[in-house]
Amino acid sequence: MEDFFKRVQEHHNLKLPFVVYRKPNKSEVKAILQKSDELIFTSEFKEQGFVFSPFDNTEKSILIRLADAEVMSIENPILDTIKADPQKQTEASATEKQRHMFLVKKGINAIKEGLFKKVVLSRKESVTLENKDPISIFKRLLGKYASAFVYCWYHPEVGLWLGATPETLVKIEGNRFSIMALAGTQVYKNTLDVVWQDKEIQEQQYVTDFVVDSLKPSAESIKVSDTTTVKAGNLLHLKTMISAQLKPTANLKDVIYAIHPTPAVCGLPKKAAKDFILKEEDYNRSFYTGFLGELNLDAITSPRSGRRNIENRAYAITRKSTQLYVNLRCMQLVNDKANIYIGGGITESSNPEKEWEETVAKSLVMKSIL
Ligand SMILES: C=C(O[C@H]1C=CC=C(C(=O)O)[C@@H]1O)C(=O)O
Repeated sequence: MEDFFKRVQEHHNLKLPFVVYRKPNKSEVKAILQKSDELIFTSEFKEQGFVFSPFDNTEKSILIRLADAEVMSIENPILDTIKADPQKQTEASATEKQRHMFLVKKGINAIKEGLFKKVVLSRKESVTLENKDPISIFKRLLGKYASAFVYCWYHPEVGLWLGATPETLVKIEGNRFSIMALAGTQVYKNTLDVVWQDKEIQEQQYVTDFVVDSLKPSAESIKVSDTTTVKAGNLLHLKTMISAQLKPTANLKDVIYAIHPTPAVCGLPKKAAKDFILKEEDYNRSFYTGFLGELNLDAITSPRSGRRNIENRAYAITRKSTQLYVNLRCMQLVNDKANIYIGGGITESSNPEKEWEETVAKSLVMKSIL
């Protein structure tokens, strides 16, 4: 069993690209190990592999191509679990707080001036690592966040990223797909039965409405679920699922670029909010709030058991399956530091102090396993 992680470790020591990941609530951990150190991009999203995309949708998406890689998997590996030690969790400095609150105030003012309705503003926090071994950090993420998409991604020319994200960007199987609209945050206090303020309800509704509108050119039979409260680590969010069928004329690229970056990570209208983020956030988000996941992999589904035609039952159906996640609750390891990325949705009724506290609460998702 340890061989699995040893292989990944060796691959990393050889400075070869890889991704190792586990999907939400699954027991299988998968690794895709690229055989060369080539930096490969995708723009059409037609290949099979694992894609890693930045926030800025004008920048290139990186691909680990299935054809150039070895795939391994293991079920229920033994994991390191650690108890969070709040003493060890460094606090962000007063200057960082001031800087973030200033940015949030600027965002609120821009909304009041009518530049946009919502903007997601973020920051980066550096933590010095005691143990900088990415595989053991990855194992701790696996142990702690069963309902997240947990990953460790590496390319020698790009860097090493780890995360445990609660948010799916899009899942497509054949021509059916679903999209998650996740936004609004409060700290989990032992119950899912909570009251949401108008600010959070509105900020999440913006995301749902945007997704539905953006999908209209490429989708039909669009269905919207009820909005529910979901737990993600120490936090609660509001979630709505949108499902639909791809029009015969549409393709995956159209769907991805219609929705990414969604107002859950960018804002509304998309262009104005994105321009504001690129201009006013004083750092580069790079892959934070981008997306990542399996691209066009073969998924084998058994035919429906109710079918009359016996012959049909004998054959499983192979469909192309894509499962992309939004890169949230993530960090980049650089030398002996972890750069943790956190942000929150700002609307007209945001309170800068509360928005700061929200980023502090979100930073604990990563800090508590370091
Ligand atoms: C931008 C982040 O979260 C997004 C996802 C869920 C809730 C969010 C919020 O309440 O602001 C954000 O839209 C982040 O965690 O860095």
